[in-house]
Amino acid sequence: MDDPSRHLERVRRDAPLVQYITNYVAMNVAANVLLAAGASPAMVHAREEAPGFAAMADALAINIGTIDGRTAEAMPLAAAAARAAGTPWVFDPVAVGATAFRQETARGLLAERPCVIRGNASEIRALAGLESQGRGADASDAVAAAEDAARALAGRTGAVVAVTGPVDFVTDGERAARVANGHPLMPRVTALGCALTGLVAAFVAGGPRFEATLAALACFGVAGEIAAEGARGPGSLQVNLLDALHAMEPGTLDARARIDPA
Ligand SMILES: Nc1ncnc2c1ncn2[C@@H]1O[C@H](COP(=O)(O)OP(=O)(O)O)[C@@H](O)[C@H]1O
Ligand SMILES: Cc1ncsc1CCOP(=O)(O)O
Ligand SMILES: [Mg+2]
Repeated sequence: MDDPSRHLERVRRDAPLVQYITNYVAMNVAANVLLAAGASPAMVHAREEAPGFAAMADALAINIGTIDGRTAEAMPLAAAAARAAGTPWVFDPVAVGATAFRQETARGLLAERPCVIRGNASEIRALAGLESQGRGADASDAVAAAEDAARALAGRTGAVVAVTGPVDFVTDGERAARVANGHPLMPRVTALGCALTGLVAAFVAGGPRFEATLAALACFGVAGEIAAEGARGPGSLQVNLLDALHAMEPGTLDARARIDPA
């Protein structure tokens, strides 16, 4: 694994344009996380323009957190346009196990070959067709219980699959690694997982997807740790996280990143 800072520095140098079709909860925090990391966010989701935008963006992320009839139509069109144009795209299957509508939408999106899938353990289990304890957007399964599902999903879809939680697990179907960064306050702030999905898109815009995904997870986790040092609770953690990402020194990231082969 190369140094994660190389990927962060590439994002800062290139300021990739990241189109993010995301949920209403995550729009603001995800855009701010992308800006703090040096990327350029664009929350463009209308059916009339999302596919055209995806063809010219540097990366696309799609998140089904608050899908409705219109966005469920726009998402596969944008994913197909990204695929045709060679724009890497990242999928966040929020609460995919909850309803048939989410499962059907996810099935259509997987057919458009995401380059990375990022979700929590319950979502990755559900997406792989396994029973999951998750009822909504939060995980109720352990990351370890989703590792086989992640490997199977990566093999079936060709995507890099990232399962996040206390220790993240990432696989491309052949290689696998764990990222042991982050802080227990992070899941107490809504939409940080969604924001991380956008960050993964920024990192894979110009880099090899397995390594870039690991670097994005480590960078976000280290920022979460630094943020927690001065936080009084979830509210100040969210504010501190943006500041920590913005101020992240390459040497600090490389020294604190805990990425190990699995
Ligand atoms: N208990 C935990 N300890 C440390 N980091 C965590 C913990 N739970 C989640 N994280 C981190 O929080 C971020 C969001 O992940 P997660 O909460 O799994 O996503 P989601 O919000 O989609 O469920 C990731 O960087 C992950 O590593
Ligand atoms: C609470 C909620 N409801 C629909 S989407 C959403 C946000 C989920 O964010 P995350 O997956 O990052 O916890
Ligand atoms: Mg999530």
